[in-house]
Parts: sequence; C-alpha cells; structure tokens
Amino acid sequence: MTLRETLARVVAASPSAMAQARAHQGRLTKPPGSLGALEEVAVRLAGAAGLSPPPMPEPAALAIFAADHGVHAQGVSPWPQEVTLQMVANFLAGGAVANAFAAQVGASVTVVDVGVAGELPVAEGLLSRKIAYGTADLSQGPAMTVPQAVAALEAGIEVASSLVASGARCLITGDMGIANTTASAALVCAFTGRDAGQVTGRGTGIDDATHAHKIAVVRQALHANGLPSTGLSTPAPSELSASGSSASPGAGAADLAPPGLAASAEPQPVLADSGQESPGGREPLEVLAALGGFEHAAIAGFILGGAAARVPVILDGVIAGSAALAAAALAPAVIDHCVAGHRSAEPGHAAALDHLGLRPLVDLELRLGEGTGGLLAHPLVCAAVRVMHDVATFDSAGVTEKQS
Ligand SMILES: Cc1cc2ncn([C@H]3O[C@H](COP(=O)(O)O)[C@@H](O)[C@H]3O)c2cc1C
Ligand SMILES: O=C(O)c1cccnc1
Repeated sequence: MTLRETLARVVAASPSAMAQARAHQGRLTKPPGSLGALEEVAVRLAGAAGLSPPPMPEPAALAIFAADHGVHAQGVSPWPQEVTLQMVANFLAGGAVANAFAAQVGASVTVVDVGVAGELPVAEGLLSRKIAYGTADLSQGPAMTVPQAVAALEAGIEVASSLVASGARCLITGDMGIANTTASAALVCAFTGRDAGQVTGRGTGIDDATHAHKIAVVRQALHANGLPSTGLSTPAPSELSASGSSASPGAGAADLAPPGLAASAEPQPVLADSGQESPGGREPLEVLAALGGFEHAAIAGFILGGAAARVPVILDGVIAGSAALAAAALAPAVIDHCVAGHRSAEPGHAAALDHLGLRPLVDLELRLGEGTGGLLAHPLVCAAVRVMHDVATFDSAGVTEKQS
C-alpha cells in the first residue's frame, strides 16, 4: 500500500465504541476507576478498533528497523557504527535483550534492514529493504531525500500490513541504529518546538563534553536544514482545531554551531501533501527527510500501517516517539491507535509523549531501544483488555453496587 493510500485509511477513534467501553467498565465488579490508567487503555483500544470490548491485542509482533546514520561521523555516540550490523546478527541469533523480552511475552521478532551501512547475509527473520548504506549527515544538510523517506515509510507500511496479514493483533516498534538518538532529538526539536538543550540526551552513555557537543550538533542540524532552532512546532494532535502553532522566531543556530559546518540545504520537493504544516511552514515529509534516519521513517510507516489496519501499536522509546511525531504530523488520527509502552531516560522522549498527549505505561529509566520498553508494556495492555472480556458485571455476579 502506498503512503497516500495508508494516510487515507487512518481514521480517528470511534466515540461510540469508547462510550460503550466506559459504560461497560462501570458495570464490572470493581469500584469505578479502580484500575486507574489501565481503564483508559481499554477505552483507547475500543475506540481504535471501533468495537467494545476491543479484540485481545495478541499475538504481538515486534519489528526492529535497523539503519545507520551519517551524523555518527560527528562523534555523537561512543559506539562504533559497525555495532548496528553486529546487533542485527545478534537479534537474528536470538541473543539481544529484545529477544529475551519478546520470548517472555510470546511476541514474534522481525528484523528489517532499511539502511545498515554494510552487507547482511540472507537470513530467516531478516527482511532486506535497504534504502541506502546509511543516511547522509543531518548536521550538513538533509539526511535523506524525500523519495528515500517515502520509500522507508512504505517499507514500514508493508511490514505492518504483512504482520497483520499473518495474524498479529498488536504491533510493537523496535529500532537499532548507532547515533539514532541524535536524529531523534533533532526530530523532537523540529516537531515540538523545544530547544535542543532540553531534549538531547546521553543516548548510550556519553560524558558532559560529548553531551554539549551533541546538543550543538542537533542545533546545527536544524540550521543546516533551514529549520528554526526553537520556537516553531507542529500543532499537537490534540490541538489541531486551534489554528497555527505558538510561533516565535528561533535564536540563530549559526551562533552555536561548531565551525566549518555547512550552510542551508535546498528545499526538497514534496511528494505526498498531508495538508499538515510543519516547522517554519515546511511539510512533515521534508522535515522527516531532513532530520530522520531510515528507521525513523520506517517506524513512522509501521505505525501508520498498524493504524490503517486498526491494529494497536505499542510505541517503544525516543526513536519511536520521534517517529510518531512525524506520523502524527502526516495523519493526526494515527495517535488514537498508539499506546506509549514506556518513558525512557532520554529527555526528548518525555517531550514527544507530552506533545502527542500519550501517557507511558512503564517508567523504569530504560535507555536501550530495540523495542524493549514496548515489549514490557504488552502484558499490561493485554490485562487492560482482558478485564473487559472476563470480569463479571454487578448484575451477572449478583454483587450489590455502591450506594448513591
Ligand atoms: C550494544 C548496543 C545494543 C543496543 N540496542 C539498542 N541500542 C540503542 O542505542 C543506539 C542509540 O544510542 P546512541 O545514539 O547513543 O548511539 C541505537 O542503536 C539504539 O537502538 C543499542 C546500543 C548498543 C551499543
Ligand atoms: O529512549 C530510547 O529508546 C533509547 C535511549 C538510548 C539509546 N537507545 C534508545
């Protein structure tokens, strides 16, 4: 399915299914509201499915999208780039944390090469959808061309559709790409209007000096791509009726940029007009292409593909959160189909979730990615829905309801 067709199929949550789910929750043998945030998860999934109770979100399928990043050359990660390729082999051998957590919750694992900077052997469980051998350096100009971003989005859509066709009833996002927390921070800045200093974290673990440099690289990426460094953002999905964003001119990024980094890039042609405006009046696709990685674009497509099929998507960490910002800028209703699995230690993740109006289910200071936080949340999502199917009502169980 093309991006354009997929965007047209993403529909908002059904208010009547949500109302039915709320009413049903109120009849179950428990004090109203006693399951806290889990009750909202069940209502959310009912709205997304257009059905109350919603279908059980199992079996679950994890897709790990792997790609490399030109910005690695700027020294923003302490890990060598070849770890991306090596970790793909580890996923395929079943040796990563994501494999252990997937086994724990009975999720299948599919690994998708959308842009690893090296050759991977043909292997079971590996889909080769390589767009290029890594992105260009986003701190120098666009990381991807718009056609490359569309190809990666459509790879993610295709993976979501085929997992659903093989029986998956819950999709979980995963990523692997050394230096991808830098691209994630840049996307969060562009889509939320936050400053790089607020949203750029330490990724896999960097010292203070490298962290300061990483923040400068993110600022430079916005500048090199003609995007304001702060102060402009897409409207939050929940605020779309309010016209425009709280725009104010950003500070000059050039002042903060390391010497020798290149000037603004040429604007890219836009292939799919979503009708949504992005920072500085730029289209979301252009912004995604300028700052994202191939895995960010593919994850955005995966989320859109799940939503189009009305199968819920559990989002993992900051990479998924920043990809979801792009997906929501393309089709705001996509967020109705997402559950935030967790909140990671990366500050940009909290910023993305705030902007999207999503409440994370798990908060364990994880900072791994791969889908680990999404996998940990899956049993909670299942439990929330199982309550709707299995728990007796006051009437059926003969339990007296509360007075007044
Ligand atoms: C061994 C290893 C396994 C990983 N699994 C996920 N990541 C995570 O860390 C990377 C992003 O962090 P940064 O931006 O600091 O490079 C991504 O590959 C992400 O998936 C890993 C990183 C490493 C080193
Ligand atoms: O937030 C995440 O998911 C994350 C944090 C650090 C490294 N990789 C992923």
